[in-house]
Amino acid sequence: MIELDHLVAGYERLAITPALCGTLERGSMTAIVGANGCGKSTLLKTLAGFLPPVSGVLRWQPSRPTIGWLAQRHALESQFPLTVQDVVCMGCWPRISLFRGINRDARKRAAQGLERVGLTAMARETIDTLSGGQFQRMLFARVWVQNAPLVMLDEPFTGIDEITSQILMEQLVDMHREGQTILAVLHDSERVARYFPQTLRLGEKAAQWGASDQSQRTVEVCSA
Ligand SMILES: Nc1ncnc2c1ncn2[C@@H]1O[C@H](COP(=O)(O)OP(=O)(O)OP(=O)(O)O)[C@@H](O)[C@H]1O
Repeated sequence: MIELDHLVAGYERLAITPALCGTLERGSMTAIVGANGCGKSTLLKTLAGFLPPVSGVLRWQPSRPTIGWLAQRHALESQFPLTVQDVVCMGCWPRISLFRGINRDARKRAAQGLERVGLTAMARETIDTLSGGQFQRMLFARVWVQNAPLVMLDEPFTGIDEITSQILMEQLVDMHREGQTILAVLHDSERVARYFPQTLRLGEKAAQWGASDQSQRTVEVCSA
């Protein structure tokens, strides 16, 4: 799906990650891990196209698909006067007619998304009334509704209690099972080992990218 050819992520000319080579396969489920500040979010934003690479090349095979994006929570304005249902329906936007607005199918899919994350009862609440965990459930429902071929998530479980994290993790596993490619920045090594078949471990000078299963050797990728 994406081929990285000596890709260096960073800001303008400032390199943050080492040079990365490898392929993110269609249908894979990969965790990006590494120490604070090593460049995980920077790499994710570069792969999503929000930042240009400092050097190297990013190739899409065959072409860049729609990306479902779940940013770190603080990146979203929770005071905006929207209901939970409105936000989840936004996942349908590419399929919604500009003139007819949100149709019955979109509402039905949004209702299914809310049900999957246990938020049906809050559909008509405004988003400023949600707790952190409920807010994250709503964002997951929106990503599920969108049904994009590639889903990128930046620390989706940070600040979220264990029960909610587990509910949301199961949604991700389902999305992967249904064929979506998943790429997530995570800190919880137990969750990575249990649910993510592939890991991209970023270090300062090099990176490892391969099977998360410790019994299989991870693959060293280019470091220069
Ligand atoms: N807009 C920016 N301009 C320049 N440098 C930045 C910018 N944003 C982040 N950085 C720097 O890039 C480095 C990597 O940041 P990044 O957020 O990608 O790390 P991370 O691995 O995701 O960290 P964490 O685990 O703490 O979330 C940090 O040193 C950070 O200060």
